Amino acid sequence: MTNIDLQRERQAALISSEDFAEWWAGGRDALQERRALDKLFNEDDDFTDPQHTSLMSHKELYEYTLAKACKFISKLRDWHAAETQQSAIASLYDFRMLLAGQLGTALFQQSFPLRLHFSMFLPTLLGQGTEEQQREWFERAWRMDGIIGTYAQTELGHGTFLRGLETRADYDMKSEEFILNTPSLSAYKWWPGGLGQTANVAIVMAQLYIKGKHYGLHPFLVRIRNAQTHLPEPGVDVGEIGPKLGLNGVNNGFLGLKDVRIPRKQMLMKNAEVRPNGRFVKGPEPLLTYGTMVFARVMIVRDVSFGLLQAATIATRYSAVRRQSPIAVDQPEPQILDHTTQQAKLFPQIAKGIFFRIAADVVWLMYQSVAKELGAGQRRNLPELHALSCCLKAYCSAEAEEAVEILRKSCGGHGYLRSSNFPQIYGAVTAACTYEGENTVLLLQTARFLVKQYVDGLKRKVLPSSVTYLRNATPPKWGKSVELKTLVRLLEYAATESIRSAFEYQKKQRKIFKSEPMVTNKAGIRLIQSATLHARAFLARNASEEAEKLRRQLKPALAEVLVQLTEIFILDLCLASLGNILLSFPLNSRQVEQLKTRFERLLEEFRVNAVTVVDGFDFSDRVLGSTLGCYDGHVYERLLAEACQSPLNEEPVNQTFQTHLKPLMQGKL
Ligand SMILES: CCCCCCCCCCCCCCCCCC(=O)SCCNC(=O)CCNC(=O)[C@H](O)C(C)(C)COP(=O)(O)OP(=O)(O)OC[C@H]1O[C@@H](n2cnc3c(N)ncnc32)[C@H](O)[C@@H]1OP(=O)(O)O
Ligand SMILES: Cc1cc2nc3c(=O)[nH]c(=O)nc-3n(C[C@H](O)[C@H](O)[C@H](O)COP(=O)(O)OP(=O)(O)OC[C@H]3O[C@@H](n4cnc5c(N)ncnc54)[C@H](O)[C@@H]3O)c2cc1C
Repeated sequence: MTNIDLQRERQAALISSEDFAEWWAGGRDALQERRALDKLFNEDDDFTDPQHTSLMSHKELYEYTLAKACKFISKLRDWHAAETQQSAIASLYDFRMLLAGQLGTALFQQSFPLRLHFSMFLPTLLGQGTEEQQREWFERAWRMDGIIGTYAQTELGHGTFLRGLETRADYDMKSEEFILNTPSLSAYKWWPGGLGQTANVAIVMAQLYIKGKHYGLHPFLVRIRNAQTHLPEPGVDVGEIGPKLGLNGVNNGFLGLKDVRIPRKQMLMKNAEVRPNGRFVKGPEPLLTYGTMVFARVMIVRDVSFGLLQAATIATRYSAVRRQSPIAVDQPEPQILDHTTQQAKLFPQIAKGIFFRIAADVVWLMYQSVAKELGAGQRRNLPELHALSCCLKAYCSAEAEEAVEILRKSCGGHGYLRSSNFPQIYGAVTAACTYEGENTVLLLQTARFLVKQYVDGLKRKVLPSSVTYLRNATPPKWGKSVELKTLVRLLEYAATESIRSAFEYQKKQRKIFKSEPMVTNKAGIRLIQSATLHARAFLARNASEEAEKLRRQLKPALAEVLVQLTEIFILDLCLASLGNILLSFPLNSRQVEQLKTRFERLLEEFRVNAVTVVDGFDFSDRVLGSTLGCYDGHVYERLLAEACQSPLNEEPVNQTFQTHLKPLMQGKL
């Protein structure tokens, strides 16, 4: 039987979790499809971990995860074949792949080594390979027919500064081959997922040289392990980099190359070509070499919202089950969910998870549209996509990381146990702050775009839609009640002012420093603040536009709850940006008080639906993988059962009693 407090929460709610789930999944059909897929795996014992993965050694974890991943891919393949007759290429961008990716994230608490094959290797083949190369490699790679791939870009010495990468590919005209080398220790590839023991082909990003002349960074397909024996190929030094803070199911690896020869046609040549005679032909858009990173950044926004909502579900259910510390002296101990401060910890995180995912959907559509335009030779919208994907990846991953920590701490001591699953979720989410572009560095990329747009705005040029606000920046009008559109304008105005001030500061610095990079370095702190505010303004506008649609489309009770969440989300953004808002707009203390009171009232109003909303995210118990967050709320029973599984509890007296404790107590040590 379900815990009585959770039962009461579900009965008291003003909306149905099923309605919420349907909206969240994108409609009844999508929900059913997702549930059918979940069921396929949830009812298969092959996917039940025999023990908590944190109890396995590093080697055991890899071997166990790989075995499970192979079963996962094989089963997924059967399901996919039954669902669709699409070509492999169409399948990669199909929504079913998103579902499958999400399921993969959920089923493997520490991720899995084949993930890079799908998330980076295949997209790079598509984005960087010619049609002929795609024919030769993509279909086979999709089926994993002799090919398990990874994406090897980062080196020991360089990850961010791509122009500084040292791995080189020298073209040998006589044999029509490239010769790949990592000429120093710092040139060793370091970090690629699955590189350690799993992948047998790597897309290696290397500096191209023809007759000693440098032609920039390009992708090369390098076989690193023999397809039959899996032994490293001659000249290849490959291994795993060791245990990490999280994601230990992925054997991130190192790679050294010594005179490794590959045929000319294994340079991916969609965006630049080397002819047999050594002639280098530049593609129309050299920046497309960085295209896989744009794709991956867009996907990360979705990934981190998933982790954040898992954590929010665990913490909210636990807060309904856990009772502690009377609020009124003559009353029994309340559910901790009734403490106002607990609500302030939980509800903004639920709202963030929702609106990050909704923003991810918007950039995903934008990505698809820009990809189509690029195919037709138009690059007009690429800078906007690059800027938006950079700041959203950076902002959402950083916020999600902080949110998971807040949620963990909101569960007190029990949140610190691995069986709560918070440590694994945190390990995965915090990694996203670093991989695919370190967050600060990405915010600087966005800021560079924003300053340019600000200058274009001054010249009355038409600006891309995500930055139109820079051109018409006027202070918002403050009404009697706090309206969403006023709050959005407040954030946009603060972002504009921050960009203006960074621009002015850069102008001053130009009088002192001659080089532009020096100027950027000096203005760095201001620039990343501007990009952060832009991310907040974008997210707020996007959320408020969504709220407008929801009012029209959904049942009134559900729409009302979602509008409450929108307000919580945007007010939280405003309160987090208060310092910057006050620099741009003279809010008085009464107005600030208005914001705070509204925020507190919304937390109170949302309280009754909190459990139902997290139920509506529709995570199965297996996906949550948490003693604290199960649907039935039997927290204490699960905590004890999990503790009993600890190997230390296998015998009543541990042998160290005889060998160490006893001698110590007897003074014989
Ligand atoms: C349970 C919860 C779950 C949660 C989630 C967890 C899920 C499980 C996860 C497990 C799987 C893990 C998968 C991980 C995969 C990670 C893979 C990697 O990290 S792979 C490694 C990833 N590594 C990185 O990401 C490295 C980061 N570094 C970089 O990207 C670049 O080097 C740079 C951008 C920083 C600078 O580059 P530089 O060459 O110095 O360029 P300049 O600055 O001089 O700008 C020149 C012009 O170029 C423009 N532009 C630039 N980029 C792009 C672009 N992409 N496009 C278009 N344009 C671009 C720029 O705007 C400028 O334009 P303009 O103003 O002149 O008009
Ligand atoms: C879990 C995980 C998985 C990964 N998977 C892969 C993979 O599959 N393939 C792959 O190729 N790589 C992978 N990576 C590597 C990852 O992409 C890099 O670690 C990342 O791009 C950051 O680069 P870096 O490590 O060189 O950091 P650094 O650039 O050395 O960052 C260190 C500090 O320097 C600062 N800094 C650096 N440059 C600047 C600048 N221009 N301005 C201001 N500050 C700066 C940063 O902000 C940061 O504070 C992975 C990393 C992790 C953690």
